[in-house]
Amino acid sequence: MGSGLSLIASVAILRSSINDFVPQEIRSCLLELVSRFSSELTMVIYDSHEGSNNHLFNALMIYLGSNAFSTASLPKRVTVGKNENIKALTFSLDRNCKIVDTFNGVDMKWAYCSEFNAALQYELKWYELRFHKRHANMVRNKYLPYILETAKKIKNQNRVVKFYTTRGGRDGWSCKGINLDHPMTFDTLAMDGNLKQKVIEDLDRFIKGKKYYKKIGKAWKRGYLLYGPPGTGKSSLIAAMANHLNFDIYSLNLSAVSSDSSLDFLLLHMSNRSILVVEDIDCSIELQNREAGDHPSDLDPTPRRPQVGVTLSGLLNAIDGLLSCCGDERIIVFTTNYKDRIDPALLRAGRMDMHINLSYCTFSTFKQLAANYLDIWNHDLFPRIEKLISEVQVSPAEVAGELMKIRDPKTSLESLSRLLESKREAAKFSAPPPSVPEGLEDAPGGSSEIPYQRKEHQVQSSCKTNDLADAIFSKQTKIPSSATPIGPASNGSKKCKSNGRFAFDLEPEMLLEQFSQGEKAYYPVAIGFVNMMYNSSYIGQPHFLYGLIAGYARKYTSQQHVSSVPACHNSDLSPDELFAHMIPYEPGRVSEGTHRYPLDHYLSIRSPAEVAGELMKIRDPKTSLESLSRFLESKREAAKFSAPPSSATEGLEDVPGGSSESPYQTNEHQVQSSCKTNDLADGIFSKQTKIPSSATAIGPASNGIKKSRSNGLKKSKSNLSTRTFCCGHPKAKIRGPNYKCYINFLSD
Ligand SMILES: Nc1ncnc2c1ncn2[C@@H]1O[C@H](COP(=O)(O)OP(=O)(O)OP(=O)(O)O)[C@@H](O)[C@H]1O
Repeated sequence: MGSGLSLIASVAILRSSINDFVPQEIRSCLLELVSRFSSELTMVIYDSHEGSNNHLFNALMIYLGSNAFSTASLPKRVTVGKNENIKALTFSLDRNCKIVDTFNGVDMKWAYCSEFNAALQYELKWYELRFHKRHANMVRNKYLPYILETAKKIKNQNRVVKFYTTRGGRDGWSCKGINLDHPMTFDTLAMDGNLKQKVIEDLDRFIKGKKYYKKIGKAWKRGYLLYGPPGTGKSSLIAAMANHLNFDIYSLNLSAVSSDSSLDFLLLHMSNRSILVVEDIDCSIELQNREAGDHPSDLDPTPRRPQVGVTLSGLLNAIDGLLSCCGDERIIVFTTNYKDRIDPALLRAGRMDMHINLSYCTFSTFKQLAANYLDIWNHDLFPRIEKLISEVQVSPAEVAGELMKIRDPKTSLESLSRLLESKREAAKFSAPPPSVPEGLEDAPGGSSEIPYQRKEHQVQSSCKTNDLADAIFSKQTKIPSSATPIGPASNGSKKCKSNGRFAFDLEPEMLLEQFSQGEKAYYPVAIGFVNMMYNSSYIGQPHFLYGLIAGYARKYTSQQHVSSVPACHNSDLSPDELFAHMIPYEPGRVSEGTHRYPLDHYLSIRSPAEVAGELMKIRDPKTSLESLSRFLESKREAAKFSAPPSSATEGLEDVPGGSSESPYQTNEHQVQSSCKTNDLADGIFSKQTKIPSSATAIGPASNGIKKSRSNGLKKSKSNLSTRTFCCGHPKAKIRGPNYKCYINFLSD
């Protein structure tokens, strides 16, 4: 023992003497000489590389530290610690310690070294790896990438999830973020059926998708829309997602963001591996229509509010524009209680890739909550609760609230039964609409996004609605077999002439088909719906019905480039009168009204984003292509009735004479670009029973185009027995007092 110690001591002294007395150059030569005859290769990984932090060095600290106790040869010394951003204790090799890691059956000999450089006053640190030369390629191509990958995983598993909010009154995130200690996980989250599993699989696929996203040239991000009534677990699902992925949460209050550029700034300053959450997107901000908001009319007497805060186009660009590529592994979550209030442009694949409907409690959800809260999986009271739950709408939050009150299962379940019974009694008078089952949808390009529930909500929430529903149904010569009275209005408002509510259980496409079969019987229904929604400004965007009407109008009038945005407070227009006011339509360019949303959603056959969305759903080429075919077929069917404008071939054009620069010039350009525009203008004016005396030609198009039958833009100033028309570019529109029917002449 004594001789052993003295041997070590002698070696140490010899080594330090060599270091002291043999110059560095000679030491290097000696080492090189030795290595020439050695079969081993040594790799050195310094803490910095080419002037910046060496990621491989940092990864080694994590990787070798985590392996410290699992290798056959335990290192002599390890350092251990924990800081506030890490969940568990972390270990790393101490200086001059060695460890052997076996990879693919090959021994990798590691040593951690350090040396204090007195001149630089800096401690140089490095890892040395020795292995047989014949494994050089394997080390380079497999082992080192494996270390990077594994270290990243370990780091991500250990990091504490942070929660950031926008700083009150200032643009920027709360500097430090607070630790998110939300206990909700996918184990404790009650969700129906296999929905939970699907969400988890989708998240896991996303996390593993780095190469895939790179290959397809898409930013590595994914959008989820969580929608459903209050208390159904939207926020809980976000917490479960964050805990599952170990992603930070950035909670964005859009109304606190002063401008689009501030929004850009915020997104640029988010970390990777994070979830951007915009809760209650429908009510957090009034996102202006891209077109309507951008082109205020000179002639429009209505004062416009100055544009403050974030615009819709600003938000669209931020989440799906070039900026969205500045960061990896980003998830964007919007939540809403009313999906129909969100502009369809925000919902399309590429922005919100998955739409997750969280709905009222089912028996299955209840059982998960009972297991969580009361540790019971069965009970005599379960059959009674199952029956009651199937009859009433109760949110998981309400059930959870009951189950938390008393820990004794029997008393707790009895209390819950009483709550459900009282709900059932109340429902007898209010007859709430049936709930939509929970589910997950890929964001399609089509109308299947529009939930049935939405129509019911619309009808339910307005008293005017019911008046109109009555009016509509009484006017009809033939009531569609699919129109169903679904009970009295829950608000029991006295103002309603009828307390009956109506909903169509037809899918929008079917409804469109009915309209387009020329069944005028359906026409008042359609108009009525438009009116309903127009009158009930708070209800939501009637974009899809405008789409339907436009589709029908196209069919009816054989106009390929027609779109209608009629909104008539008096629904006594005949179809002919109405269709006389149909307008040529440029997708995405709807210019007037509170609820004008781009109709391109309905009009385009297939955008690259839609096709990409379909192809991304399933990675198996056959299944994916089949899914795309079905999607395109459904679009083709829909297009038969809506006759979307043929898409222009992709190409490159010179900017014509600067005309696109100013809005007025744009208008001329539009007139120039379509002969139909002027023909139609003529047509509409000639069809009018009475031409407004004050209808003024405001001058020929400056380009003097010959092809058009008329080359003038016309506008009407007077109201025509309470009607007003507006024509031309949004800059040339006039509004009348009682009657709102806008005609726009835009290019096709
Ligand atoms: N699916 C669920 N599983 C477990 N607990 C739930 C679930 N849904 C709701 N809860 C309970 O109800 C509380 C409120 O739910 P949560 O805030 O997630 O609902 P929400 O849908 O986001 O509501 P809101 O639309 O009002 O914001 C949660 O803290 C949780 O305790």
